Amino acid sequence: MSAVSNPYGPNPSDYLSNVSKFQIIDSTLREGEQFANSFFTLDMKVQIAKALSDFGVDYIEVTSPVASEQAKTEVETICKLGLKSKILTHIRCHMHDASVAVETGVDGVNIFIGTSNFLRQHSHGKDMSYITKSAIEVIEFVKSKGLEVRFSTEDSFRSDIVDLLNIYTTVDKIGVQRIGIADTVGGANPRQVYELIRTVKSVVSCDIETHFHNDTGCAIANAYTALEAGAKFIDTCVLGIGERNGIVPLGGFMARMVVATPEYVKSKYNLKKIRDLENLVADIVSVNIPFNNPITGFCAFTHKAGIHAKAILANPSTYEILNPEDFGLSRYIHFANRLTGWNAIKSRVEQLNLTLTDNQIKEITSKIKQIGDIRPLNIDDVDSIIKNFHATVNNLELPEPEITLEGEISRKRQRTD
Ligand SMILES: CC(=O)SCCNC(=O)CCNC(=O)[C@H](O)C(C)(C)COP(=O)(O)OP(=O)(O)OC[C@H]1O[C@@H](n2cnc3c(N)ncnc32)[C@H](O)[C@@H]1OP(=O)(O)O
Ligand SMILES: O=C(O)CCC(=O)C(=O)O
Ligand SMILES: [Zn+2]
Repeated sequence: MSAVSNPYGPNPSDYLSNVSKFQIIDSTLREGEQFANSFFTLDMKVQIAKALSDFGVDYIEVTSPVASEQAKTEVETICKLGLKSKILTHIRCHMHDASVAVETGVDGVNIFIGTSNFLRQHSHGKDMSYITKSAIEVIEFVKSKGLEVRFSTEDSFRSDIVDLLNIYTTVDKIGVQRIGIADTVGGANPRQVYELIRTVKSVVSCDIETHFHNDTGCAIANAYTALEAGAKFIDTCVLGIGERNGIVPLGGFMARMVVATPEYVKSKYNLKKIRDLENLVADIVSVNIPFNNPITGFCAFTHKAGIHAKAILANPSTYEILNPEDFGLSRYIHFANRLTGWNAIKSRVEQLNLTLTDNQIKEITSKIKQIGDIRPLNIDDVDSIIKNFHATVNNLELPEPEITLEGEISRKRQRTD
């Protein structure tokens, strides 16, 4: 699909859009460690970090080294792996945290502090003038060590817009690489995201990173809209793990982005590694891949209804926006059910290397529907209906036990006439 004809591509009039030049900051090893089921050993962290780097994420964010002695060892170890992805650590806006972070070997530091009334009153208890003063001190310190620095306002969407613009313009002037906008409670909708990012974009010259929680199911949509509005960096986690129900899932976000900007995504990210990456993390945190997960959900590329199956057989783009081959996966046609149609059954007949007329295939399809009205069918059921029909019309020995309407398999293996 060319960029011009892609109805899902970036809007050419969005002149600030970064849809076709976004970067990923994967936080499975930071936000993901805050997921209720996560317990990462050093070895697990190393495996995940390597897999993320092989996949091609631009940055890997890791837990603060002040969280514990082991957390510090983990940051240091990951920094020494020599990965392609750059390593960031996530710290409070706090000189002690910064002084520990800069000694770990990281490429950069992601500083955060809450700016909403809720967090100012009940989390850290500091006012905006204290926040501004400590932000300047911590940023200057990290910069003096030659590291990348990002400054983020936790709970941005419940923060006062004037406070946000003041703090962002201040840190922009002292030279942060990125400012961060965080929907910490997952309450924002795409329109609010667009408006806030457009407003912020008009007052800063640094890049914008975003962090969207998924409490109300808008995380991927918000991330996409953020890029349209001019943000460039999206925080993700494998399978979307994180505090509560987590943040933007890496796989789902890739599905969104490969539709919008296929050339960029396919050339930059190793999409065929998504399934292994998700399985690795799912095993480590003891969860299943959701059945409706984009790309890797068990039925993400399975087509069932007869009308769909016919069209898919003619051209997969009819009912697929994602191509399973891009992810090293296969498509399936589910023909063993009463919603099937003769075109799907014809395709199965051909797969079985049998020859039947269209009318004969239509007769078989009716039989399948009759049985499918009574009970669930499986592939073996349909295959034996087809093979038995084929044997009967060709006067051959019956190859399969015969299936009856009642769902019993007849013991007759020989034709009786
Ligand atoms: C929305 C997010 O996900 S933010 C990232 C969350 N990540 C983490 O919490 C990392 C893991 N955390 C930890 O290991 C611990 O919380 C530590 C080591 C950071 C701090 O532990 P403790 O000193 O025992 O404090 P505790 O966790 O109870 O409370 C948080 C402290 O950080 C302060 N704080 C919270 N946010 C910030 C901030 N952004 N900048 C500066 N200080 C902050 C609070 O005021 C509080 O300090 P206080 O008890 O002196 O008032
Ligand atoms: O550092 C950030 O921007 C985000 C911190 C965080 O996890 C959140 O606000 O939910
Ligand atoms: Zn978060």
